[in-house]
Amino acid sequence: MSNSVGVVMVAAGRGTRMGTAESKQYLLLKGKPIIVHTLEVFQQHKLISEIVLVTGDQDMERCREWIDTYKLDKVTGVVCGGAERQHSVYNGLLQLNSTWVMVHDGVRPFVQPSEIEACYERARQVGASVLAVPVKDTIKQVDSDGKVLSTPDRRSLWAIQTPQTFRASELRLAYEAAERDGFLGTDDASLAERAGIAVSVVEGSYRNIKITTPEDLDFAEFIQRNRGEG
Ligand SMILES: Nc1ccn([C@@H]2O[C@H](COP(=O)(O)OP(=O)(O)OP(=O)(O)O)[C@@H](O)[C@H]2O)c(=O)n1
Ligand SMILES: C[C@](O)(CO)[C@H](O)COP(=O)(O)O
Repeated sequence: MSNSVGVVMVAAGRGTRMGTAESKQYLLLKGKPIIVHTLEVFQQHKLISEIVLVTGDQDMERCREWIDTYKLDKVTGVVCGGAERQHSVYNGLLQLNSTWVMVHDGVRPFVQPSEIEACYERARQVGASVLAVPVKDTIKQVDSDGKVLSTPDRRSLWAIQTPQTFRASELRLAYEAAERDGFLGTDDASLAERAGIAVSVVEGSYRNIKITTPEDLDFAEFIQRNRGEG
């Protein structure tokens, strides 16, 4: 059985928390759109044979131009996203031909090649994996009036990142079950978990940020400057 690895890269969000006129995935970092930085990490990785990029209807044209300009020849398809991240991932999954899929946020440009490899190796061993970091703060569960309900033991809490790696056929079924049941999750693993797929975390880095709010852009510029690439 082939062990080809493909990527569904989702970049069809509106970036409302960023609050910029331009969607955050197209803002420039060192003169290049953030989405291009993220695509390049996977383009250059020897494990990856295929990338499906999911983007907004109105952004497909410029994405195709960047794919040409930056010679991102592992991108085999550019497809239109949906209203929620979950819908965008599913549209990408339908276009993917690989045995394994890594779902990755287009706004996480700082994932390291070694993390991609570790995530894949763990998925091969246990069935599915997600990159994650232990939470650094104390987390409290709070009700809608601000009253603290509980303080879960931090040792069992992880902040979940991407990539998230699965057998593509299994993830497709998990997505279809979620759609049937009206379940909307904030990551791919939550859909896999409810379908009975065992998922393990792989410890990643606090630098693999999801560029979400304006202060993340400052940190992104800092990380970029300090990577030895100028
Ligand atoms: N309908 C959606 C929503 C999100 N995403 C993508 O999923 C990733 C993670 O989403 P998030 O950072 O939450 O992005 P946005 O939805 O754009 O942000 P916001 O919630 O602030 O609007 C991003 O690469 C985003 O483009 C997507 O492809 N389709
Ligand atoms: C999968 C994910 O990166 C988990 O952190 C996800 O994209 C989260 O998106 P959210 O909109 O911040 O929940």
